[in-house]
Amino acid sequence: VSNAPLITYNKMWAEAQESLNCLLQKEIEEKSHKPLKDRQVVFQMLGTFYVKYVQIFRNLEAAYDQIVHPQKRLIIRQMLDGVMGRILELKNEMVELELSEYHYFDDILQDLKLAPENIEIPIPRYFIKEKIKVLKEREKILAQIMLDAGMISPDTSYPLKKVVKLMPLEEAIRTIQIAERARQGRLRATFMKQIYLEEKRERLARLTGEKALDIDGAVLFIQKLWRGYAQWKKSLKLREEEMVFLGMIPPPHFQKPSISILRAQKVDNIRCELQEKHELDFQKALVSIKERVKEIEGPDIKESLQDQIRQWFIECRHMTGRFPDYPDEEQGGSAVLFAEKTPEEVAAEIIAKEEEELKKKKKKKGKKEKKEKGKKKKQGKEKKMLMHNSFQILLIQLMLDEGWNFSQEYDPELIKEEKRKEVEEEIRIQVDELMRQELKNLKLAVDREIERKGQKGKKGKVSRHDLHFYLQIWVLNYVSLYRTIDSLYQELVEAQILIRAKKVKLGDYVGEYSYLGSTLRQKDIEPMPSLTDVRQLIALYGILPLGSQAVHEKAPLVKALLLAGPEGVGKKMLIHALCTETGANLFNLSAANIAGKYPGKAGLQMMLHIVFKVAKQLQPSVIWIGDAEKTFYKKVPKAEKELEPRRLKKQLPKILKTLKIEDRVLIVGTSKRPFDADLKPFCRVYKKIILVPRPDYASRFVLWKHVIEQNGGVFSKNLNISCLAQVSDGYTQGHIVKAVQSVLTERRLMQLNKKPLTAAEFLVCLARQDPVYKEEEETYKVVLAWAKSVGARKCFVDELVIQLSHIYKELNIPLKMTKHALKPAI
Ligand SMILES: Nc1ncnc2c1ncn2[C@@H]1O[C@H](COP(=O)(O)OP(=O)(O)OP(=O)(O)O)[C@@H](O)[C@H]1O
Repeated sequence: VSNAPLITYNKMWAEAQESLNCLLQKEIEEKSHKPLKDRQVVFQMLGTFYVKYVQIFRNLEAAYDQIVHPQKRLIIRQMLDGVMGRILELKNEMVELELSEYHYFDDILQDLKLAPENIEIPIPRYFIKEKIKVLKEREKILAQIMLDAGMISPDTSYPLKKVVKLMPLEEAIRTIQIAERARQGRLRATFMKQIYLEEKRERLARLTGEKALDIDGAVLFIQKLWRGYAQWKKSLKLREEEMVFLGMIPPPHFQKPSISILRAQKVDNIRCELQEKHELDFQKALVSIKERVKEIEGPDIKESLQDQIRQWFIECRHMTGRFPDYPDEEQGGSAVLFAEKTPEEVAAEIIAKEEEELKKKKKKKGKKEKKEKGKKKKQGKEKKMLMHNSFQILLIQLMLDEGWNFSQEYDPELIKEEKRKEVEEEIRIQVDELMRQELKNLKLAVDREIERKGQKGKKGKVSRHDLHFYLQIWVLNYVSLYRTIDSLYQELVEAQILIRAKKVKLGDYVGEYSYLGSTLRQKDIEPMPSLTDVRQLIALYGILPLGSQAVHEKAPLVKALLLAGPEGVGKKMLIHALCTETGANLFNLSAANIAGKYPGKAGLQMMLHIVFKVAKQLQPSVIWIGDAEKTFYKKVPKAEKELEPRRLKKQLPKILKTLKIEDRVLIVGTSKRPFDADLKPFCRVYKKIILVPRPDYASRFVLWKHVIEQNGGVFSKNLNISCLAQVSDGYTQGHIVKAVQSVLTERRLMQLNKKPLTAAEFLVCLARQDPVYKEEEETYKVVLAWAKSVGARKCFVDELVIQLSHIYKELNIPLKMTKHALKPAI
């Protein structure tokens, strides 16, 4: 078990490291060339980098999950976070270039000889694995609170469905009587039918004068029947064997889980345990080795530091005639004196100084310079995501070379190296205290200098507006100061604002890849995104930043997402998957859910304060706003006035401002009718719009299979999935799920052996539901255009107005959409 990761996963890691180095080199080279002007070429370049980074990401993720050496894991983790960040940065660049959230790499995949699965974004398993205990504990608390509040039943821990209504005794007796009489009636009918058939046969025999069968004839008859049956069985078997031989159907052993897979799973589990054990040992060693270093090397370090600082006092007095001022704590104490700077840092300092001087001279040219600096900063940031220092690279080489460490435990020498620095730092702080006093005494004794305290930095002016804002925050903090997070958590669960996320993985959102994307785009046709594309965007914008603090802090920040699409395409499912994959808390701030709760303006503010306080402290968290368009209604329909759907309208932008880069909180809106919203404020809050389309043929094909299997159905040649997929064009996943569930009842499942499923059965239920009509789908194309323009912050007003007016005219929706009204939205 321990040898396998040493060889396989070390190799995987080494390969990933090598590809990463090559890729970084290439990126740097590309950037040093002349800027490319052809958009297509730039996209190809970015796309290729993206695909390659995803490959590396997949390898690193597998290595990180399986390697048991704790220090190696630390390094791989850094690389993993860096690669994730770089992927997000590249995606962002592509979005800005193509003015679209969706990108199609089919041609690149073809060039690189890769399959679509190879660019599926993996979800790092450490997101959940590393905090499984906390999550389980939280789940238990949540279940207990829900149980105490009577929201779930004690035996199943599932939500209580409808309250069971007591039936009066008479009615119950009547129901039983009806059922029993019906049963007796059915029995009697069968009996009567048998008598009738018997009589009929006798009557016919009498009429035709049928003779009694002779024995030979009877034997022959039975033989004929039996031989026919036996041959039919044989032919069936032969036919199946032939189909297996031709590769048309999988051989029977394919249905069972393979022994190798089972063994691999077992090894995986053992490795997980080993990982935990090594990690524990490593953590213990971190403490014990530090103590030992402190004990053994501490006095020496202290003495040498003191000597060095004294030396500095004396040298300064020699040179300037007076003792120096001791660097204060904020500057870093005596560490400033001994800081070793790399040539880059020195160069950066010089550049910074020069820039400062330049700035003073040319204050007028402010605007242009700011832009460029922004770009430089951005580039700097990009590189930061992946930069390793030389120490790290050395470590990587050391670890990859090692063959002696069979059990893959921690390396004490590396820990010592690290801890020595920490101990030095701690001792330096103590020494600083001592030396500061010593310097003071020296000055008093020698220079008789009087220390003056300097005034610290100017205080900025606080406007009335800010004052009001801070006062509000203070009041709210004051109120919630007396409440623990646990009690706030309980309050939110009881108010049904904090809800339990369903256990669905992102992989359960089945869908196929679209193989024609880039071909269509080259012909200037905007393809409808496929379900795989949606899955990828959810992973990139939601799961990766929510799962990893480092990625959230460094990659382009997304605070709010909008999932827009027709009814039943899986918007809610994606939100639950987001929570399951990252272990996030789920808050439901949909208009219908918060109606009547925490009434009034103050109540609303209090609710939001509590929600975001809990969300931030127990991060990661997802804030779900269902029917998001309702918050931004231009005019609230009469029927919905009581729900106060616009309650959050003013608060949302303010909340977004308070979300800091370190808060792993994501606001996700879902909307069936995004076009009902007032565009301007709507797009300002939801800067990322993901269109969730209805499934195409390929996706419907896998979906039917998946849903039938999930509901206990069995496939046979009578069930033509291809036909089902073809006929269900226009229907969404929700429709398909409903149709399957209504057919596969308990009773029908019991009959499966005798009566195999047929496609026609599902069609009856499907036909009773309304599909997504073409006109409705067209409106979602407008949403794609919004997503484009919002994403790129560019003006497409004319194009948008034409499309909108055209569609609204067709749908006969009386909406006034003037150019003037649209302009500020984009
Ligand atoms: N890609 C998919 N794979 C498997 N099941 C899916 C998929 N998409 C949706 N479903 C299933 O379809 C059903 C409807 O999905 P869901 O309720 O999430 O849709 P929705 O878009 O939120 O609907 P609405 O707009 O009505 O709120 C759910 O049972 C969900 O599990």
